[in-house]
Amino acid sequence: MRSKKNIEFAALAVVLVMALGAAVSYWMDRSTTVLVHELRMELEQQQRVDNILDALRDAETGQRGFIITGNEVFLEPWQHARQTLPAAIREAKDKAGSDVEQAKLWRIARLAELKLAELDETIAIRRGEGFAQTEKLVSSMRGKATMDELRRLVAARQARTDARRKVLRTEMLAASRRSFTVSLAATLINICVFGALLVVMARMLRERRETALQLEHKAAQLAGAVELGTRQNRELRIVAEMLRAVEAMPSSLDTGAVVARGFGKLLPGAGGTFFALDSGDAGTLRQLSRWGDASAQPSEMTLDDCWALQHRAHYKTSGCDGPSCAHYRSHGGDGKGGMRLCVPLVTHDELVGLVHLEGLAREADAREQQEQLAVTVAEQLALALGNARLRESLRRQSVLDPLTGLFNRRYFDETLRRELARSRRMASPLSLVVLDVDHFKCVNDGFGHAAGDAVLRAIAQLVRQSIRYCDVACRYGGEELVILMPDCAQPDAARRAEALRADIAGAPPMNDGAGPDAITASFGVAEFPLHGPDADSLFRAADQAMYRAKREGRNRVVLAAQP
Ligand SMILES: Nc1nc2c(ncn2[C@@H]2O[C@H](COP(=O)(O)OP(=O)(O)OP(=O)(O)O)[C@@H](O)[C@H]2O)c(=O)[nH]1
Repeated sequence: MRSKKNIEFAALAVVLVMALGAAVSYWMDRSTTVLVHELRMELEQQQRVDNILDALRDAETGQRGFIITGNEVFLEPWQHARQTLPAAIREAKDKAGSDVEQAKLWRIARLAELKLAELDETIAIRRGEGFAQTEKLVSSMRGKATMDELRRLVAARQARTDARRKVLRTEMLAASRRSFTVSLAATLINICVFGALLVVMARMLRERRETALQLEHKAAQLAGAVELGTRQNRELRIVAEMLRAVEAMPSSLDTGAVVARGFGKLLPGAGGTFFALDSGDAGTLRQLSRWGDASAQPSEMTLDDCWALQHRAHYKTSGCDGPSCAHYRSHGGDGKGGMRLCVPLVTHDELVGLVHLEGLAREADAREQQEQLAVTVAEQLALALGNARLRESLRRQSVLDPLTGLFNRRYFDETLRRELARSRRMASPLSLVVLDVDHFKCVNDGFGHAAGDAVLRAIAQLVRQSIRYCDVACRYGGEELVILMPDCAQPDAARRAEALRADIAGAPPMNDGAGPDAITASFGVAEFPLHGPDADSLFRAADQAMYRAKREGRNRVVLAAQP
């Protein structure tokens, strides 16, 4: 704003200086023109006077020639003078400027007229009276006196004119010098004002350039912020989706694909491997997924295989610069994948897994961003995995019997109803085996409750080993166990119950020998819908068969009777 005012002021100053310069030049030129005009007039007037004198001289010379010779030819200059002089004298009088000049010219004109009259007279006498009379008149010196006076006046006038010319020339020179000085001053002032104008304009341009640069910088910052915001929103969305999917998984061990997809989207150029802590073994991590161009990794690893797992802190290494973790080194990691990063998944001081990333950006800033993102996401993922594991644990606790690890009675009741409905729908058989440990009271009484518990755990282990994947074994209560066998008819169920009975009876002394030498169990087997159309009747049939086995001597398998 200030610069704009300065420019306007400078432009106004330039216009004023130029107008002033033009006015001064015009005035000086005008005064010089007047001087030149005056000089020219002076010279012309002098020329007129000289011409009058010359004409009179010529006429006088012709008169002398005529007087001496009497030849009329000599009178030609006189005749010419008679014709031209009156007009020339008139003109000279008319052109006289000042009163003094006019008076002097009047005097010259008068003398010229007197001289002309004297010439006329002498010529007339010569013609009429001859040479002698004329000589008398000439000898009177009247004509000479007039001519001398005339010459003196013309010479004086010439001297005045010369002096005046000198003065005029001096004035013209002074005017020319003044004009030059004024022009020079105007030019210098214009140069200064133009210079100032240029400085102001240059400053203004610089300010505008700086403002434009600042605006550009701000625009770039804004664009960067928008881009950052967009990227962070996208990352947040991906992370939120991944965490939601992890939480929706029935087991933390099913989260491999979800984590691979999430990290693949978050770090597009990087490959990776995801390990989760084995739910059964706190010292082992299982590989659940691999994505991108990740190198082969072991399917299982221990805490000793990874620096990050041992120290519960992320560990970064590149190419061959630092010592690689054993899980990478031992599985063909060749160091070509650029920067690698092991991020342990830790929540509430509990290790739940590990994310191993490879092929991170080579450029330091981009890699730093990737690393921060990976660590932040790993914290969230660890929390989600921890929650999933907690949920699994709670779910397990709610359906599992803590002593034997078999399902509890509540789970059995739910499963029996579900399996009955499925059998009905599929028209497939469903067998139920009820198992009761024989003389268990004697074990407790004889060896103590701890021994009794150990016997129950050992029998549960034998049950787990003997059943199929789809069978469900539960502790129904006390020393009574039940096994639900989908798609299994009574004869098959009886055969498998018999095999289990034999395994229990033939098992070595339980509780490390601090228990009974041998243990047996009685079994009852019933089949749906053969021995009962619903859960209660089916269970009752199998239970009654088991009691019959007890009554018939224990350590045996008894089939439910046909209703
Ligand atoms: N150690 C231990 N004992 C249990 C547990 N649950 C029930 N018992 C005991 O198991 C015994 C069951 O005894 P009974 O019902 O008389 O049957 P039994 O001695 O096995 O005799 P039969 O069934 O007729 O062969 C009781 O003494 C209960 O206290 C348990 O979780 N641990």
